[in-house]
Amino acid sequence: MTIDEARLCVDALRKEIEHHNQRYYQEDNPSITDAEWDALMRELISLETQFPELQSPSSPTQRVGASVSEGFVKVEHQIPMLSLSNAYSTEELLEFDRRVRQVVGDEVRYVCELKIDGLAVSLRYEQGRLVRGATRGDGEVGEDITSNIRTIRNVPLELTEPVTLEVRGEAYMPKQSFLRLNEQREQQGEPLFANPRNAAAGSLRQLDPRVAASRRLGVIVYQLAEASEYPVERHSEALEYVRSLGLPANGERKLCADIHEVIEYIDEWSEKRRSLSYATDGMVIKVDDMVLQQELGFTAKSPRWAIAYKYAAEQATTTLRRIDLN
Ligand SMILES: NC(=O)c1c(N)nc(OC2CCCC2)nc1O[C@@H]1CCC[C@@H]1O
Repeated sequence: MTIDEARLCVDALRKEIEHHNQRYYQEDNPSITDAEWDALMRELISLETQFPELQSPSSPTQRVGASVSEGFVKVEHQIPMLSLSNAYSTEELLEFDRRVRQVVGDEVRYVCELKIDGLAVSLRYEQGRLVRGATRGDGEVGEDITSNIRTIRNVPLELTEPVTLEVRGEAYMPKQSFLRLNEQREQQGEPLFANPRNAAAGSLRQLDPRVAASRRLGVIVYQLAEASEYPVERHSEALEYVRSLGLPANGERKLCADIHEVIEYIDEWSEKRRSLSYATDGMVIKVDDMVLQQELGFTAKSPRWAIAYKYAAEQATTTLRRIDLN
């Protein structure tokens, strides 16, 4: 095989593997089997070994490093990773809406996003390349978990444009991965994880990226925190922008004209969310217009322009088999 033929194969294999990586996280798109996926990876590794000049840091073969970390380096967040205040009733949502309209007037639209029940992470890209992944920590200082973030298959190692930006998202363990992991742990006599959020947190804190890779985590991006080119003025546009760059911002969401549409959307997903492949514990409501977000500002720990409506927690009667994970 000539180097030119090898280059064509390598490019085709990389595209096919990344395509299946993205489809793995969509509900109704059955992806290829793990065995078929492994075969594609073995073929790509073999070609990159035969033709070292074709190797690239953003090849899917570079996702899982072999070195085990001693510990995690601290990372200071240039833009704090805030938390959310909670609402547990319609009345509290109406009160939130009244407070918002008192400050910015009645022409305010909200974006509703299902609240993924995982843990918040920050992804930094420079000239389009993933350079750092970090946990939220206390909001000001988190931990550098880049080697584990790289193993998450729907996190692109390279964006479609060479832009510099930072996004925040929720890292989660799909419900099926959680059930499979706990079955394995039960067979090995290891303690079970109580829920997908704890399992995801435990997985991202693994010192060996090969263990993190085996946990099949996913990420859903929910905020564009900083960007060299900031071509958007609304949160809903920001999510479309990051999606256009290849980032997974899909999660279920809706732009609502007023708080009553928000309440309808919350009710619509109260039961529907149980069929999703990932655990959710509520709905996040955000003022869409970023100028209005600035006017509303922040409290010490959370924005005044967002709130999390929490669904009534299920009665905790979870057993390994009959788990109904939110
Ligand atoms: N878990 C989520 O799905 C989610 C979301 N869809 N959107 C946000 O918006 C941020 C932006 C500014 C403050 C909160 N945060 C989320 O999760 C938060 C992050 C930290 C604590 C919660 O997990």
